[in-house]
Amino acid sequence: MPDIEVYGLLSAAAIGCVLVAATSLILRYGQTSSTGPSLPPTIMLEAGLAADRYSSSIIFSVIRFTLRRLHALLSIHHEIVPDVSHIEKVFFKQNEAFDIHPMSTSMLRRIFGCDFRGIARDEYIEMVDGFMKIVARDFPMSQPLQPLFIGGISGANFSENTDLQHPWEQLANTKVLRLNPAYPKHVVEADLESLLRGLSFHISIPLLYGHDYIDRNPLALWDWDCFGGQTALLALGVPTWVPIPSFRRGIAARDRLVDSISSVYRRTKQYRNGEAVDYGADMTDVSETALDRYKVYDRHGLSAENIGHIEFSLLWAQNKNTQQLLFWYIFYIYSVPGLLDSLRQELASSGVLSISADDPPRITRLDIGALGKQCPLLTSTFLESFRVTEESIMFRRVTERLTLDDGKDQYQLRPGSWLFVSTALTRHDSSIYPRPLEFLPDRFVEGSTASYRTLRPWGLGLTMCKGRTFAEKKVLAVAAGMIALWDIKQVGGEWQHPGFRTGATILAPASKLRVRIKRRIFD
Ligand code: HEM
Repeated sequence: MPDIEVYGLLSAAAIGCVLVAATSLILRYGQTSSTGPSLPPTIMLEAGLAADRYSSSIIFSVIRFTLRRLHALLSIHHEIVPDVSHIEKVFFKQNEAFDIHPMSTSMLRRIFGCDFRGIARDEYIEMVDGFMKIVARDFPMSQPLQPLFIGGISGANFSENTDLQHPWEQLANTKVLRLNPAYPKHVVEADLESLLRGLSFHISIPLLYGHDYIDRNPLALWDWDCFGGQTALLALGVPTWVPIPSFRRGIAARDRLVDSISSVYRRTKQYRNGEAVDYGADMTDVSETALDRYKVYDRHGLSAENIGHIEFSLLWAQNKNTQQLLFWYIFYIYSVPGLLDSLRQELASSGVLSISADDPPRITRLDIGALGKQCPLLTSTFLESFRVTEESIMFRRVTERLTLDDGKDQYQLRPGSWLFVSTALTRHDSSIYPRPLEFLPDRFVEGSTASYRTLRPWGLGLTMCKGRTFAEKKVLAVAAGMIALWDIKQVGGEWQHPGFRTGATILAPASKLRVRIKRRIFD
């Protein structure tokens, strides 16, 4: 007899199917969107289940089968292509065969709450093209990354008084352990994932909006967390009024975040126009990237509220995957035997980083640009962390009759059908990655560099990730700083893999990982 957990899972799956089916019907027959067609949520669910490593389980196979039938019934045509490598060039060369906007407009509407009131489709497309260029062009290159990265990594307070801790130390439930009276604040215990998530948030948000945002919104990190747990339900189109308490709390957190981001826009405008700024806030360090994006919104006459929603979605794209990847990167660096020592040697011999002789020691110089070029093992470990944790699915709406050949099968696509490509399905293919289930830090090393080879974690074609340079630099830089300054061990001794939880581009850890962090002491 099936146990209670299986009943629970089945009923949750049944409720989920009914909800998404209802939403799908509404989306298919009831929507009059100004920004074009929306991605049916049931397609996303089917795509997620097909790409998921549990897809062979009976329950998920039944759900997948049911969804396939539902799609046939609703005449929603779609294809799932499991191997990116053969069709990659189609994405680059035949971009006109795909409409790239339904995915982003659907997510903006469902997850980030943008209602697009007053925005026509052509105007929306022109605006998106405008700000995507800015995200890709300016953000990685022209920001003062150095001081923030260095300050963030070196700047742990590790105070016993939690009121004096940084928000990211508080979020991680950081506790000082007085193990050595000579070095009272040198060892702490913390939840590794929360610590890195919070640190990452507190490094990149001021880069974009300046320090006033973080000072004025000290609870933003908690709202970020609270909202983050609800994105899967929102992506599936579950209406925001559904009375699930955690869901409602997530929506309220989203509203506060959107409101705080709209307010930064208002204050920045006041400052730029020479008007009195609300609360007398200092808006002098808002980034060029944000200012350029504001110009695009202004040109299209967007309301401060809609700007808040769109900016929030960009902030999410900027942070969510980076935070998750950073966690896995650090986990593997510290848990794979011998890797930390090899990386310390590589960093020392490359000369990309200098540390002061103070107590506590600080990073005084970090050549972020050189990390990717001069530290092949560091970069290869980064790519291997990507390989084992990345599960992106790319959705496209087909606009022309198209035949795709992935080397094994041919797919006939007609206009109006949906295509989704999963990069996750090849990463365990032993013909591409020998010993695929093992974490091999030097897998991507090629001579004195490291290369992505067939790995495509940033997507394909026109909608390829616009923040990839920034994300790579940021993750490498934070990791290099941690390697240089901290020793980390899992509480209880041996490192245990926390397991994977699916449902995002970068898999989340399935359980918390409590670690003991010790400042390195240099003689
Ligand atoms: C580890 C970190 C990251 C990962 C794994 C990641 C991955 C991706 C993927 C797979 C896509 C979709 C590509 C497609 O549909 O073809 C994407 C799109 C995007 N990403 Fe990232 N991303 C990361 C970090 C960032 C950062 C830091 C930013 C901003 C600074 C950013 C901004 C964007 C934007 C704006 C898009 C939409 C592009 C478009 O629609 O034209 N991402 N990202």
